Amino acid sequence: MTEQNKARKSYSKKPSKKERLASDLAKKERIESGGVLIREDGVAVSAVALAARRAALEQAMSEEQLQAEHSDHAHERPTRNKHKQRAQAGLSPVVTKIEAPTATGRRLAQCLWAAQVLLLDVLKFDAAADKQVSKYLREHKELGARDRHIVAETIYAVLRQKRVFSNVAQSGQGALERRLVLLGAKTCVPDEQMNAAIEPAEWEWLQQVSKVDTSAMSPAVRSNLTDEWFAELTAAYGEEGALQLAYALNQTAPLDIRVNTMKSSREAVKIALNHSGIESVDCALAPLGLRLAGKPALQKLDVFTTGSVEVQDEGSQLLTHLLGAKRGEMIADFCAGAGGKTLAIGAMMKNTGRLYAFDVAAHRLAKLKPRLARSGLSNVQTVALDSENDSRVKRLSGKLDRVLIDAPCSGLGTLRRNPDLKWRHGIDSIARLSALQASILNSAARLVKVGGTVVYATCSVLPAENQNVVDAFLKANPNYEKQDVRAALAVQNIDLPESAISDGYLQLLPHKHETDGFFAACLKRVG
Ligand SMILES: C[S@@+](CC[C@H](N)C(=O)[O-])C[C@H]1O[C@@H](n2cnc3c(N)ncnc32)[C@H](O)[C@@H]1O
Repeated sequence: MTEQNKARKSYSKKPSKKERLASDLAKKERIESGGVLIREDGVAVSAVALAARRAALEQAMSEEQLQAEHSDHAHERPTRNKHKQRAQAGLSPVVTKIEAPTATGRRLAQCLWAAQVLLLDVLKFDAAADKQVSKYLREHKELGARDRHIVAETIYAVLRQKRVFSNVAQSGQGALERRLVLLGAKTCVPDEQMNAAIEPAEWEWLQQVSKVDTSAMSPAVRSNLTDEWFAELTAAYGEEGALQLAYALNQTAPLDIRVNTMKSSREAVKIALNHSGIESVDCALAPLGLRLAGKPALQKLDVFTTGSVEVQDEGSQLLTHLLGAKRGEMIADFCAGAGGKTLAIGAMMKNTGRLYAFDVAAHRLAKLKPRLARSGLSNVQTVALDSENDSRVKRLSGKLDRVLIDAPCSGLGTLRRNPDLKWRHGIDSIARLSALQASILNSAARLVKVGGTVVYATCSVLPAENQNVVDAFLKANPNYEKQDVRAALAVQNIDLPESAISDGYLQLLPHKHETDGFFAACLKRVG
């Protein structure tokens, strides 16, 4: 092995136990000093906000408990202390089982109970909800496929609509979490099945609250966001725009895939999917995208195992087209994470040239490895950076043709997939994130040669993480010029609607474009 190859290998190796401990310690110190925690999936969460949210939740729960203890039905509730004791011991909370009144309802009653146990853990907001749901379902093999779907959908429905649900759930009796679960389950379980699985009084309550006129609630409550997030969206989009955006962000996301042109074509994949009983339609804007009907499991299909497709939201696919990668170029995907966009860029380069996948998280880059193996790409070099100012970045200064910066951000544009984010972060994280984003943009932009292209992107819908960061960069760096994203995409025969362009920047929004919320700026180095 050459020296160069040895060095390359060590950049991308899995972190040792010692490295992981050191990184955990650094993270802890960063959190304790009020910093931003970058979550497992790349989304940044403020530790301060997390602590505040947990305190607010505990207060809300204890107020609820107090109310219940003073009500006539106090004896029906499990005590808060019991929850606390079990939580301290690392055990799942005790939740009273409510038996189904009919034999047919027994199975669903079990699911509702499971959802209530899980919800109590999820609402602590000390871990990502998707991870908690997966862990719970992994540990409860007794739940069948449909049961798992109901449990997961119920939890997600509560996370999406928690504010309206909590408002509605002020009436009724018993544990608040049980009422939240009933409201969540009602969104994914047919009425007659619900009726068979819950107590008559609960059914009656559900019927009553279904008639509650939510339009009488304040816009912030209807948005199902915290007051501070709703105010932030209102400042950017106006109250009506913020409500429409929030409403769309509170829906479930469709399942999009990108066809890997190294292995197949969109038509061939469509036919193969059809043979497996999966319907798909072409994505409206992304030329290699297919939108699937429902949420079929893909992992075992040939098109997936052979690397012909990757799961990728249509908006995310458009960001990689914006970069306009070509054969033989030198390109960096600066915040590559698990490589969703790296794979798309590598295929656009037809597996030629050199594509650097940079990230500060070695464990995320490690997840790119099996995806690379499936994709058939061999032009990608993963590099785990110490920071955006790593000397290995500096050494490549002025040498690259293009750089994509998929910056760490609040992730507000992905609430359809990660609804817990809106409760887990607070507005205080934004100032720290903007500073990090500016620092990454400054460092990464230096990589391109004169005439080279930089695409700065986020999955945030907030100007503070988007146009404000880029505008400030352009002001301080007159040797970079903004390129209109419409022109950049038109070169690839992608005709963006007017609504997706704001001051030359790309702004994808779920209520307008049926994608996750994404922002992107295309910059050219001119001097
Ligand atoms: C939005 S995620 C990237 C998602 C990825 N591009 C994809 O398509 O799957 C942001 C990434 O930025 C990384 N990151 C955070 N701080 C960074 C820094 N200072 N330099 C480089 N990467 C950083 C995070 O580890 C995270 O993987």
